[in-house]
Amino acid sequence: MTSHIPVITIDGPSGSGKGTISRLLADKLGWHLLDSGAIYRVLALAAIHHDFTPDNEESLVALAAHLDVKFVTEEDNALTHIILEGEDVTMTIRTEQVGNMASKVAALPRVREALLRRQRGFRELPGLIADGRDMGTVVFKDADAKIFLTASAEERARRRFEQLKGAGFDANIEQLINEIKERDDRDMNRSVAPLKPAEDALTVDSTAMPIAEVLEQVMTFAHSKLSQTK
Ligand SMILES: Nc1ncnc2c1ncn2[C@@H]1O[C@H](COP(=O)(O)OP(=O)(O)O)[C@@H](O)[C@H]1O
Ligand SMILES: Nc1ccn([C@H]2C[C@H](O)[C@@H](COP(=O)(O)OP(=O)(O)O)O2)c(=O)n1
Repeated sequence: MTSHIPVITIDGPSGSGKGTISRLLADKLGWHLLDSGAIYRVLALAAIHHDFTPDNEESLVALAAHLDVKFVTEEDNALTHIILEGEDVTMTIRTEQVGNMASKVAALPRVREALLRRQRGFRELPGLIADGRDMGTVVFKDADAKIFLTASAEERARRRFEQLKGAGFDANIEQLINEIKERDDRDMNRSVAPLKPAEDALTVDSTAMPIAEVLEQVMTFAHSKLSQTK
């Protein structure tokens, strides 16, 4: 008999708090974590290194299928290093340039298809927290609990601004608002796996909600869902 491997999905637009809540939840439950956006970002960075544009679909599909990426978590769980072809790209993939390219390559259906199995491979006991855009709608359609996090574009740009400054990157708030809206538009309107809440997702708007409260709501919902599937 194979045992059920539980999954909680956290989807939503850029800056809605998915990464933060996913990490806190994974720590609390002692579960694995999939940052699916990091895979799209690594692919985007590799594409930039190879001078591929989003029009080079064939090359991007081949790159996605053979992407040499490893996630290496430090012993104290403090940080997961992302290694592309032996190089530590943990910080390099976090720029808005890479995020925007990630959103463009992610709109290609065959690229998404090529990354499906790799993402599903993260589902291991005791459970998985999956962070992304289509975790609850496509990749883990059978997830035990699905969350959709959102917040206003202005608040999400403000958060990204603080985050980028804190990491030592240059940032401009007006430009960030425009980029966030452009990325939302592309992610929500693509033909395959568009960003949208799953029918059975709990939507949490965190525009004026502290992280602790978002976590509390998400935990309460997840616990009630998990107790139903036991
Ligand atoms: N509810 C919240 N209130 C205020 N700041 C938040 C909230 N949730 C997340 N943040 C902050 O916003 C930034 C972006 O959050 P992150 O989890 O990286 O978003 P995402 O993964 O959805 O892009 C981080 O600096 C994080 O600390
Ligand atoms: N499951 C996913 C995850 C990310 N993507 C694409 C679309 C996003 O704009 C980019 C970058 O995702 P990422 O989650 O790292 O971005 P943010 O941290 O939310 O700004 O990748 C996707 O299409 N599907």
